[in-house]
Amino acid sequence: MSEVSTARFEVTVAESEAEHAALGAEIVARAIDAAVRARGSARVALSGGSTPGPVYRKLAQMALPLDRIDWFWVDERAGDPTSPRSNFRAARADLGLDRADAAARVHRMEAEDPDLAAAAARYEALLRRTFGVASAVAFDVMTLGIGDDGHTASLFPATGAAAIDDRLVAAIGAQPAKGLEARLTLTAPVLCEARTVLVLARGAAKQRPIASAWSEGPEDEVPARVLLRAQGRVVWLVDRDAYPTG
Ligand SMILES: O=C(O)[C@H](O)[C@@H](O)[C@H](O)[C@H](O)COP(=O)(O)O
Repeated sequence: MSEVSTARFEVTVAESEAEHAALGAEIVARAIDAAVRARGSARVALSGGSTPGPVYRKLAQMALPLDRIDWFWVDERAGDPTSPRSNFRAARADLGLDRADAAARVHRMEAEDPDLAAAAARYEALLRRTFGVASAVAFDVMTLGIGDDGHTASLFPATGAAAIDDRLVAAIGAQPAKGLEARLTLTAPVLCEARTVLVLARGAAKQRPIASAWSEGPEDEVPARVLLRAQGRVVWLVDRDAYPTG
């Protein structure tokens, strides 16, 4: 493992998938522990996709204070929570939160609602109730990924989604040309408010989008650039193949 830091984010390079999972789980667990010590509880926002799975499965093996953690989702694909495409289903299983004995407080996005805007509004209301109406919605730790097209969460390029700043949760229309179903997503203000953001990426296909995300430019072109203005700690946990060498 090797690490570099810039003024705005840290980069940790894992040498293997196992090390990537272990380091990712360690960062999340430490953020949870710090939150529980400081505020008595931890609020975690989870991304979907394929990369976080090993990190979540590693976390499931750790002694977490489950009765002090509220689990939320960064985004969700439109459809039933039992669908194989569901971020809720995947993360809940990988984290072992579906076990009856897991005193888990999970708060899924209701993306099965045909009225996604209404579902977005309900999730936003839940966030405001949880964090307090007058307070910022500052997750203690948030996992994100980055798409080959530079999206993060469900803020996709050339959709204007990265610029949404009047809501905490947005409904994103389907993009049939990209084979993307409609989605619910936290918006950039929430991503940028988190105390710790852990961006998980592995594989050579991520090199170019990561290099773009680390450079100034239009956020609508590379929505992961919103993290350049994040308020909290941002850690990019990548493997050697994903690390931009150019
Ligand atoms: O719902 C989703 O798919 C995720 O929230 C999405 O933003 C993901 O993080 C990226 O697409 C990267 O996905 P991979 O980890 O599979 O590369």
